Amino acid sequence: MKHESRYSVHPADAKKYDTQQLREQFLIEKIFEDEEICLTYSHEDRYITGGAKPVYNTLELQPIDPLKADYFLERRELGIVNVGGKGIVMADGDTYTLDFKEALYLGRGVKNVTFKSIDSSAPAAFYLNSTPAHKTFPTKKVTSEEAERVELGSPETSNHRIINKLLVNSVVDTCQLQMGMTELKSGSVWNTMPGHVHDRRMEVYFYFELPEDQAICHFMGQKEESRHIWMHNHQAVISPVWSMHSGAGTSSYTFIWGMAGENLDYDDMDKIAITDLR
Ligand SMILES: O=C(O)C(=O)C[C@H](O)C(=O)CO
Ligand SMILES: [Zn+2]
Repeated sequence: MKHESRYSVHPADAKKYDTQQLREQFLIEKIFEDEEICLTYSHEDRYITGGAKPVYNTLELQPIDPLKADYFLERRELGIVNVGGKGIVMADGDTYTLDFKEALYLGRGVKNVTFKSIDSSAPAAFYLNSTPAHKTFPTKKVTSEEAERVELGSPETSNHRIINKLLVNSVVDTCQLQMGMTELKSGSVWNTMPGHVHDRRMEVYFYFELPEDQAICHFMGQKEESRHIWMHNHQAVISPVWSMHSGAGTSSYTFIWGMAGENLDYDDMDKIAITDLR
């Protein structure tokens, strides 16, 4: 297992960052590596973002050193979304088969978690988000059909998209983790526009289904001090509570959002008028 840590950043510091500093603090360039579990521990709400990509081997989720725990989920909950070929997650002896875009919630206290692919020529790619948890909630698999779906935007404003709420409180009980997947309609390129912030929750975006020769310009920062980070397929970006989080792609794409913090109210957002952006 590989891991790295990121500290929290004050917006007054972030506004002075150059491109390289912005990328070092907020961008997670490598989520997936063959036969590895790669994790990034952010001190923004102690959110862990990462990926497990088993090809031939079975990978075991182990407690990384910053947790000082006997096992990974001793004080945490975990959300998993498979963005690769069909794969299997084993949780304390129970088997969960996850197809492309299917999600699994594992609650606090699950001791043994392993990941494997069913077909090494189309390996699974398990995207992982984890947050501290005060209570145990049952494990639950969530398919796209079980997600709460919301249609937003329009072709005229290039932001026509479907929000699939996967691990949210209307679908599964969690302590603080919320995850979902937003799919852009063909021809639309803007996500989360008009934008928003939520002072009560931080958020991480993970982009996928983006052609390898295309890119996303992800916008962050306070609304009067916006900055951009160019991103590629299978990369993630950390959004502190003070930061807008919105992107425009050079093609359509899909992304997974994950959040944690003070509440589980998806709609608790302070909306930003497009004309107020600077
Ligand atoms: O396209 C969108 O709009 C989103 O997907 C918004 C995210 O769900 C979000 O930022 C939730 O806070
Ligand atoms: Zn948000």
